Amino acid sequence: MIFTLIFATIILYIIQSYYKYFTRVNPLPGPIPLPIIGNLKLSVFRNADKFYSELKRKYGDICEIMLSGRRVIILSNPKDFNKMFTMSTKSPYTTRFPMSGGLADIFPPTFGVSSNKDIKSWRYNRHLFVQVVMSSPYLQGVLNWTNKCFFELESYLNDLYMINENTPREIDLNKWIVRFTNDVTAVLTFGERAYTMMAYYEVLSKEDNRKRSSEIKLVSYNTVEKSEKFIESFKIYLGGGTFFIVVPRLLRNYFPGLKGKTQRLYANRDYLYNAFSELITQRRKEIENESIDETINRRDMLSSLIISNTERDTKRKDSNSHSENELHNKPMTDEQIRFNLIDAFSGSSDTTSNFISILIYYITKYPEVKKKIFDEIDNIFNGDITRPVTQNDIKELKYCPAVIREVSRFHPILPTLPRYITEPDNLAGYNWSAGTQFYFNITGILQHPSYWEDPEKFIPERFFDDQLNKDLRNLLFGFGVRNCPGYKSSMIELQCFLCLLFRKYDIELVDPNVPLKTVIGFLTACLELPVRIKLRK
Ligand code: HEM
Repeated sequence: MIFTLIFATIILYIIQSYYKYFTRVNPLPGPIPLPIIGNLKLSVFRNADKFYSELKRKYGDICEIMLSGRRVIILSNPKDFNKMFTMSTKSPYTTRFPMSGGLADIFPPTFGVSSNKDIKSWRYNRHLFVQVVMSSPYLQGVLNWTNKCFFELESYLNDLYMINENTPREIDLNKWIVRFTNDVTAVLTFGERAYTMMAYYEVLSKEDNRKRSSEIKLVSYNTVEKSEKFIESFKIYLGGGTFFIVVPRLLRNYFPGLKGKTQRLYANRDYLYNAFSELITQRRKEIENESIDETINRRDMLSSLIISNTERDTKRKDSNSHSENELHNKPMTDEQIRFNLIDAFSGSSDTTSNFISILIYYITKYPEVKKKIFDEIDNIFNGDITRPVTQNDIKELKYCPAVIREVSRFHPILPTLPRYITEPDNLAGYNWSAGTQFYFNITGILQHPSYWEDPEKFIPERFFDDQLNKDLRNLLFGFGVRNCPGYKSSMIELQCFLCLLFRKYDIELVDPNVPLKTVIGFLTACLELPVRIKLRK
């Protein structure tokens, strides 16, 4: 009886979905969705950039797919770009996702920055977030920690792979880069070190039965294990976001296997929230017990958010200003801080690590590009491979930032940018009701011949052109009011990393003819980066 009932419910669900599909307003071309999973299979098991380029090639500038029971309009025409990505908060395109259903349970829709759909609350959070990540102490912290963590990475690489030997060793550099960015991001966000590079070094040196070099100082096992557990839990939490978006509620809550995964994700979320609460409470106490001078030296995001808009905040505005700023003048609650920290860590760690791997892939794939990078860096450092990289060094770079921009054009880290309308609008010649979900296929712009000369060629110098549209120059970081607030700190980290790496090491791809292995998510994730690494002569 129960099986008949379940069977009948599924059949009814399928009939209702197809009825909705075939009677939809503004029907557009696109792959026919499968029952329950829609076009999930197509979009998840292919590489995102290829998937969206193929959609454009097959169905044109506007088409549709079905994800998690929700219709998604895919736009690839640069003509629609300006309307979607304005700097006005009054535009209907200021939200990314509806943030409803299971997704709202895992990423609350009115907290933090990136998933916040309440514009008033988003403005408050974004205002304080930007104030921190654009501040000089924070940006100096980015530089200091990129240097420090790189020197630590260097000691592991030298010890494990004996890079000073003549025969270069093959390594999967991606594994180290992921850990490097975890460690940098953790200390910048929480003001506490994570030791994921160290933990990995320990695993590899044990596997190798290697006697650890006496120069490498390890912290206690408990500290390393605690930080590993925290970062791992964070990754599971973020990975859960994609699961909650793409797997329909019916499957998530009732399908054997998926139901267990859903429950494990909730348990992990609760563990993580608890860890945050402890961290925030403890830091508040530390700050309360120190002098204002000591507080000023704190550069991390957690401390800065606790201090923002309190009497310890040296940038605090006059609280008598007009009503919009009254909200902006309020200190953050623990819960608000927690979601801003989640945004800072999730916004920085995976984007940066995947982008660095993609960047190294293209630099090493094109020897003439690598040679120009060597030349630019050698001109600045004059053979000094030990001193920390400074702000002045970064200001002198011209070719390195152009390479960063060209790689982001050539192999976008986010192939689509989602926007969701909260009020009816006319776009691409159709009237859309409130609640329509759009994905802007940015590969459509990045390879469009009316924007770029020879778009299929890798030419970093194209970014030397001062006349180039400002949006296109910063395309790595998205567009409009919801663009990336971390662009300045990321550009510092990326350029500093390039200097540190290429002033000292020469890197070659194990097989330059093998394409980079990546996988779809909302982000292009690099799976491995097999390289040979040796000291430069
Ligand atoms: C290479 C590194 C990075 C890349 C490629 C990157 C890229 C992006 C992109 C494409 C967006 C979406 C923009 C849009 O929808 O138009 C975004 C949003 C965001 N990023 Fe980044 N990002 C990076 C680093 C960072 C860092 C270091 C932080 C924080 C310190 C950060 C925090 C955020 C936040 C909070 C948002 C949401 C903004 C909002 O909704 O208002 N990102 N990022």
